[in-house]
Amino acid sequence: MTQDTTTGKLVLPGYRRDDVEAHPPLLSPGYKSTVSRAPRQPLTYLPQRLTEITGPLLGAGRLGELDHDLTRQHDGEPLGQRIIVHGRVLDGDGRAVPHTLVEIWQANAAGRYRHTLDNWPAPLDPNFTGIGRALTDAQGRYEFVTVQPGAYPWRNHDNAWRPAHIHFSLFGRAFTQRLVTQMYFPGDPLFSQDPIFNSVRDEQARQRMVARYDHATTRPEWALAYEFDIVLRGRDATPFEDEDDDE
Ligand SMILES: O=C(O)c1ccc(O)c(O)c1
Repeated sequence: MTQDTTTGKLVLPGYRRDDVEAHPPLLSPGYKSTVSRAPRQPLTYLPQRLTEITGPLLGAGRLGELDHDLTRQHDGEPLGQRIIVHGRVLDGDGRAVPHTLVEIWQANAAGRYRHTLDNWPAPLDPNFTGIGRALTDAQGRYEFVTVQPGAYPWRNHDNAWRPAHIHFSLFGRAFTQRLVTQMYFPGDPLFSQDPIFNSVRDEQARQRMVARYDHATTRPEWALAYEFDIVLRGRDATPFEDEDDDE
């Protein structure tokens, strides 16, 4: 870290995570929206002082009973393959991160988001919003019930399709410690042509974004289960993308 001689601010030399292979660079030319979105100036370092790391957190009382169950948020059930997605949130030393907020958002089974900018011709599902949230328990565990999201086209390049995925946002000890990632499903044939998945350059790090099919948790005659642990820091960190409001 160096000090900018004009402003006196501390700045990071270059992009925040270019030197960490596990995380995607903010500028990945094959992933077109990063070309206009990536910062052109060195980033300013924001020290985590009292103001940044204290303040209100979303405690258990603020979560609705069905926030974690995306199949029971409407009068009827959504169409699609019902799935359980569960795992643990861990810090860099493998310790559980308890009572932290995990949020997800995803397309419906047909691959469409309930979002004004998503108007590709796939049906919306009146029984599916695609948003969920949960707090980790004392052992850092979270669980969602949802439906398997569909793949969708996104015009990034010729015949571009996003592999099925679920977006995750996590908070650490404060709202300023937000981390965003995507969870993928094992064996997806669309990985090789997806510049978002491949913006994570390290093969092992890419695999840490792929959930594991979990037969032991799969509930007979009810739902398939996938396990997805999220590691916040360190050698086994789950790749994190830039925080923005993308879909
Ligand atoms: O940043 C984007 O442009 C973008 C587009 C489609 C997605 O599914 C996504 O996660 C991001």
